[in-house]
Amino acid sequence: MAMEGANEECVGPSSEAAGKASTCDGCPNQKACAEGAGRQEDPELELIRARLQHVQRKVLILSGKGGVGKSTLAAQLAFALAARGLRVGLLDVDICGPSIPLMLGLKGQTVHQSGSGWSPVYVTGEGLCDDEEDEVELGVMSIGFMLPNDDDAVIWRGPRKNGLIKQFLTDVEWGALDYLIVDTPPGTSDEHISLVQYLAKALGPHDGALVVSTPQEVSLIDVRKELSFCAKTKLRVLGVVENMAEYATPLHTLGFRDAAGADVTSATIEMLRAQCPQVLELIATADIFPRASGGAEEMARKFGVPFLGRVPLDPSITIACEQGSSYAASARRLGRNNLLQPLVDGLLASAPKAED
Ligand SMILES: Nc1ncnc2c1ncn2[C@@H]1O[C@H](COP(=O)(O)OP(=O)(O)OP(=O)(O)O)[C@@H](O)[C@H]1O
Repeated sequence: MAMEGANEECVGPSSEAAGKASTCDGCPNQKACAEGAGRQEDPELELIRARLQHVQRKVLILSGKGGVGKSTLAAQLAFALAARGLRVGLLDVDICGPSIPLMLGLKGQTVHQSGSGWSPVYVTGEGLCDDEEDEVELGVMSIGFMLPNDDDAVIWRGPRKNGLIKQFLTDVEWGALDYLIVDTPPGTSDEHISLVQYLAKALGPHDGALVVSTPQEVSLIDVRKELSFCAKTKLRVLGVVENMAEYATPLHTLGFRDAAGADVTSATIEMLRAQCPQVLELIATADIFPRASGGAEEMARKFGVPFLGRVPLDPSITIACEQGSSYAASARRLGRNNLLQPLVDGLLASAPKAED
């Protein structure tokens, strides 16, 4: 119910978004609502705490900016952690743009409901674990599993989206997990405020946010806002990662054109193969996005939060995501350097298991 004298689209003083929603801007009651005056604790927060009590670590993947690789890193981190024999859950709360089912190779799967809640959809397959004999324990939940058609648009207003996010937290039967990775939509919207408030009682001291940026200023501007959001909502920042830090690919995979624009790829590759074959195996790199003002590392330093490292823009990561497969497993099979390893190591170090 709206407060007296409140703005027209008042979310109500008992709402989790009270005083913080965009519609609260300029309202005379904004301060009181933001401080929680008149708000009673949502009894479902206790339910969420109970549901997630056997989840050792909760990691929210955040970025103020869209398209910087949140879902990519969420998906590939989930694969990589599960490959180590850890029990992993991946929750996609990007209600309007759920890409996690595709990136996990689970497109077309549906969620099963039992008396005690929704069962996640599980990733299965051979060769996903570092120890080839083992099987991965990786459960996934996304609205994408509930849409009858992939092309259907979810055009929901905030309260309905918040309702589903809450239901994902109260109703999904994750069981005991080492890590729950939560992929979020871009920005610092009502959904983010709700998510953090719903998790308020469930977050432990090692839980928090992994904040993703690309190097250029247009991304850093929005990511600084995300870091301010974390500070305001008292969400611990586990670390910042700079994604698409540079373009990196073996030289032999590049295409070549002459000055007139004609494709001379095969002729160039043949010439190199004949004259200097080892050159073809070199990794060609390029700074596609200019690193403005020191990039994400400098931004992390200024905010006093850990910098977990850089992940290059690498076609093999894109391909793994398009195919719904594990990049780390394919790098291992091909004997290639795993470009995500520093990030995985940094995350494990920032959020050690309880008994460590
Ligand atoms: N390091 C990388 N190397 C290669 N491709 C990448 C990398 N990171 C992301 N991509 C590609 O960039 C595209 C956008 O990534 P992704 O969907 O993960 O971004 P997002 O931040 O989750 O987007 P949104 O904000 O829309 O949810 C995808 O096609 C993904 O495969």
